[in-house]
Amino acid sequence: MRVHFILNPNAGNGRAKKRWLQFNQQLSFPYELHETQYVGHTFILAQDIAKLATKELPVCIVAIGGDGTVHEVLNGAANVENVYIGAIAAGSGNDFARGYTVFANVQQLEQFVATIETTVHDYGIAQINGAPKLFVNNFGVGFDALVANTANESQLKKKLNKWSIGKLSYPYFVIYALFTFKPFQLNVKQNGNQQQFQNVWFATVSNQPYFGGGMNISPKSNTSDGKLEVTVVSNLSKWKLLFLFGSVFFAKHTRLKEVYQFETTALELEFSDSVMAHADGENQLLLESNNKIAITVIEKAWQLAK
Ligand SMILES: Nc1ncnc2c1ncn2[C@@H]1O[C@H](COP(=O)(O)OP(=O)(O)OP(=O)(O)O)[C@@H](O)[C@H]1O
Repeated sequence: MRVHFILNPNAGNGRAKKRWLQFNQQLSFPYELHETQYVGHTFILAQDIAKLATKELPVCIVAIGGDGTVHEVLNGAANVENVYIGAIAAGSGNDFARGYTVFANVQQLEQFVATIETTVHDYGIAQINGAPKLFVNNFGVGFDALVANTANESQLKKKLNKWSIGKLSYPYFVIYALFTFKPFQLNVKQNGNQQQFQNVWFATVSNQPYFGGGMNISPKSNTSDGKLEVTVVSNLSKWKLLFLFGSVFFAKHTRLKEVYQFETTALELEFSDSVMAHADGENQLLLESNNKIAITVIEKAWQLAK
């Protein structure tokens, strides 16, 4: 097996590079290091590395970064045989590390190289404007995508990031979105049934429990059960939404009548208005009104190096 590390030096406000320096001083096996240069580079690197994998010489790609880095590695390499994917968590949110096993230290990595023990997991695919987007954590539309998008594009967050306190700007973006976001109408089709939701704040399709940097939005999600769990939050006031964001860290939001959850293997989402969407907290994009998104789960489709 060949081990390839993909390091996103930007992840975690530079934390990824520091973590890599701690790891690489102690590694005893041969490896290749690829450092990303720009947004989307991880995807291209992962695609190219995966092409090297053969039955005789499998490839392990270890993402060093946050959820965005893992998301790009998965999109580039998850479908390829003889590829194992692992991660060293070094982002700012790190939800992947909450839902999956990641390498916490050099010893765990050395042990994996010696034993090549893997576990198999599902991923979801969202067909967006005809293009497939894989997600390992979750796919979401609405309020949370708008907050993430506003934060990512903000100069304030970039300035605060220089002192590693970019996260402190989030309450500001949440309050801003609270007063600018317009709840929308959502149609959900699954198993031949159609349900209509009015005044939707957000809808999340989860493969694992956590989103938004540690919020336990979908406690029943399991990455190897061949199912996706859907959470629709609708018909609640701005203040109750804030309360929900407080309670979701402790998974108490599931008791609220405004939170509707179900599990499925495939579904279609249709919106009355244009909405922001994200996959694993990345690729924030504006979906036009009446856009339909088909989402399916692909069961036990990729191997996690652990
Ligand atoms: N060299 C680079 N320069 C700028 N951006 C990069 C570079 N390499 C990767 N990126 C982008 O950085 C973004 C953020 O990466 P990532 O999500 O891993 O870190 P994070 O945002 O700190 O962590 P988290 O998502 O867990 O909060 C990704 O969208 C990725 O495409």
